[in-house]
Amino acid sequence: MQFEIGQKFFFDAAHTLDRDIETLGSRRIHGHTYWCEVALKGKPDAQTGMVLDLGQVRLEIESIKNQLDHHFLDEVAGLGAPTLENLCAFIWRDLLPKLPQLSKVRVWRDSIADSCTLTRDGA
Ligand SMILES: Nc1nc2c(c(=O)[nH]1)N=C([C@H](O)[C@H](O)COP(=O)(O)OP(=O)(O)OP(=O)(O)O)CN2
Ligand SMILES: [Zn+2]
Repeated sequence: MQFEIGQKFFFDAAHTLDRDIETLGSRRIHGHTYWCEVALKGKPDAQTGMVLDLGQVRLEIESIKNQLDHHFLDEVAGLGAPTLENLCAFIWRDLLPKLPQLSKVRVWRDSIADSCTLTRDGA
């Protein structure tokens, strides 16, 4: 049996975005509340009954949240253009070495219901 455990967190951040449409508003510095969900897949350990202690997941989430919360995303090293896609990839790259069972990173903004989901190939 395969289990999926997960946690959700949010961060508030500012950005600009170069786009071919809706250009003016996107190029002005503005802020969003971004929500993120991370998931891990695996089998529970026979002794602990856990895929991984969710407290460990919380610790790692705190570290990535600190890199993004109340930051100007355009200036976050290694992020690239501050799109939902690049946020997913940035969070994925940060978490994967620490949480090898990582199976999904989803980033979305409730305000306009945009979302992006990154999963392992074939997952
Ligand atoms: N494939 C993608 N397309 C778009 C992305 C993206 O990350 N990936 N992002 C945007 C814009 O950031 C998004 O549409 C929001 O526009 P924005 O000007 O930032 O804010 P709004 O005023 O429209 O939304 P509020 O959250 O209500 O402020 C577009 N496409
Ligand atoms: Zn925006």
